[in-house]
Amino acid sequence: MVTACNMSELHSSPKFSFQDNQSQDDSSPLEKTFQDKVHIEETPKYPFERDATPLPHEDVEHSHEPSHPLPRVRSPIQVNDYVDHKLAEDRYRSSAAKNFEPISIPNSQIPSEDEDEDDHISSQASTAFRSKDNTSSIHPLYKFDLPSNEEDSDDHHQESKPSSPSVLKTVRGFPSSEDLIGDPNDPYRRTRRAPSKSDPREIPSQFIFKKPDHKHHHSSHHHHGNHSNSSSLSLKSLLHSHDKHDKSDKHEKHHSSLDLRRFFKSHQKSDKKGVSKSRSSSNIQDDHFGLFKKYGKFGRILGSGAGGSVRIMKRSSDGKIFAVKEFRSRRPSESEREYARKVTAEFCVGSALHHTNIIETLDIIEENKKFFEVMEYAPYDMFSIVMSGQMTLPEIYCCFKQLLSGVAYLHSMGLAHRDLKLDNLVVDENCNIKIIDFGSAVVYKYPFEADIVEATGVVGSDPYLAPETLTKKLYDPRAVDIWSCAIIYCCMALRRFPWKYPKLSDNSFRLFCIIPPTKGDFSEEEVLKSIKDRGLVDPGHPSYKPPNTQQRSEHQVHAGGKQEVYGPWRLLRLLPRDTRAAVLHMLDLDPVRRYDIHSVFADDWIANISMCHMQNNKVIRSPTHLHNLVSPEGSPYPHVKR
Ligand SMILES: Nc1ncnc2c1ncn2[C@@H]1O[C@H](COP(=O)(O)OP(=O)(O)OP(=O)(O)O)[C@@H](O)[C@H]1O
Repeated sequence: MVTACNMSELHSSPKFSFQDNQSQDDSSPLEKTFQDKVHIEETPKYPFERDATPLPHEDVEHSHEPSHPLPRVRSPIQVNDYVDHKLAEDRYRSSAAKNFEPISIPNSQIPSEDEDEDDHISSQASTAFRSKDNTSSIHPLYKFDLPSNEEDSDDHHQESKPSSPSVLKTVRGFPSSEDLIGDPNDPYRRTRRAPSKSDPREIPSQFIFKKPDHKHHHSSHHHHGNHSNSSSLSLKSLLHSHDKHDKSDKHEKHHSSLDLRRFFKSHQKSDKKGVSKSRSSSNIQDDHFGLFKKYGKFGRILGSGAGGSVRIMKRSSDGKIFAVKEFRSRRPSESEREYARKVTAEFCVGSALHHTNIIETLDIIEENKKFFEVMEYAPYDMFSIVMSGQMTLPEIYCCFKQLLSGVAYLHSMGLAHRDLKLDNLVVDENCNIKIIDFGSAVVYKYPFEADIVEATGVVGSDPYLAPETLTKKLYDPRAVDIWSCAIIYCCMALRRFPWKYPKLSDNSFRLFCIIPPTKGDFSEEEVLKSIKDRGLVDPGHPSYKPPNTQQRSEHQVHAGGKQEVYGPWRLLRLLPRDTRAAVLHMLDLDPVRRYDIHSVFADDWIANISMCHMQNNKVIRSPTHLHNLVSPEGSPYPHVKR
């Protein structure tokens, strides 16, 4: 069966083509030598004054060297529709998150508040904590507690968020939100179109496709860039399946990526013991002659998760290496069409994206009722690099900005990833960070449309989850990506997760949420109640009750008699001072107030990061740092510094 995706609609839209030169230069062939391609930028925009220093950072106050490993986070959480507390609790208990060591700041390392204000807080971040009597200087995070006309109701919160009213500066490299909105009077807008026909008899004959005949069709594939072939699955129909607002088409709604991921999750165990692991690679090659002929022999497994397993393939004709994802098998409960649709959704999204910081998705092949997605291979991975403990600050900043560049491109294309995490970032030989795994991606905006299509479902990985995914039936998936990026940054800088799970029942997260008692007029109980009532965070276990003052003092005694540090400062103080303002705004509990990608790029710290990038097919390396390239365990690629 040929499963081709009609990408022409997306590609032909000038408003959806990314304007950055980088996007054209993403070839980075592995066979080229590094020296041929590398060009060191002569005049850095923002040279660092000091030599790069390994973690722990010199300019991080009271740096807390972690003693526990940062575990990989594999399976995205998928909960149907709205949050089911019991399921979420079970999920939490059984998740890998219980092995994490969230950041816990010893009381002995807590600076006094005067010390905080005088010495440590960056100018922007400090305004969040200095307010005592003046409400205008209270950080937005806490403003909801005040009687205010700006108060949003939950209903309002769930309405479509206007696209980026907070664009602060024109951000070089991607179109502004205004560019993406399109003409509100466009007669072809999704909202103005007639609902699609649900009765099969009303469908014009040219749109009726024959059922695939698998008996006579053992091997087929789809080439990237050749989208005009017979199309049993168009991107249009795929995107339509993500449209939760189209109530007229329940069938389409059923085939969302949410289902895909939830399905993966519930079968993860059997997948792990599945075909690719239990059989020798020679058997697999016998079964997949077409794939083998085109992309060479299977090599070692690079990783496996809920969606399937990823292997290396090496083509003998030119020695080129590919990463090939063998999607999980079809479930007995799924029809072949349903399965094909779910599996190819990831391919369709991936193959529509072309940017230095996004993995290039090259091909999809179906053989023996199995699907193989062929991707560019990136030999290093961010998780191993971070855990090597050798990243320098400029290197971390470069990686973070590259991640943000990929996210900016993705958002400019009307897509959101929803499962951004260290494990979904790989690195090529030219030190380009690449986002992988589009199995949870959703369309948040259609070409030429103004409306934002909100996402639904608890999708993501525990410590990277934005709190609203647990509390809101509908949420803006872009805001979720921004939150996850900030968590990734914290992981890179601290080699720890800030918390296991964004719920008030998680002590680290609860402490992050509450206002420092000495800095405002509100008790901890009031603050927690307010954020809970507004649906900004999940209270967690039903038996949880916010501690009263008495309980807090008991806790203090128990914790050594020292005062607890509350609020975002608890986390921010561990981070380099220049970075705190951006992190604070990216981790705003309120997704409406949270920085969007434009505001992130407008932040002084981010704007001034000297970043390695591609230009006219050449690697432009920042002079401020080298990259530690570490490949996952078992890889023949040695640890190199470039
Ligand atoms: N193009 C690639 N180059 C190198 N390694 C890759 C590539 N794609 C995937 N991998 C490796 O394979 C692992 C699994 O890939 P992927 O995340 O796509 O699978 P998944 O089944 O969707 O996982 P999850 O359950 O986390 O969503 C990754 O964590 C990464 O280590």
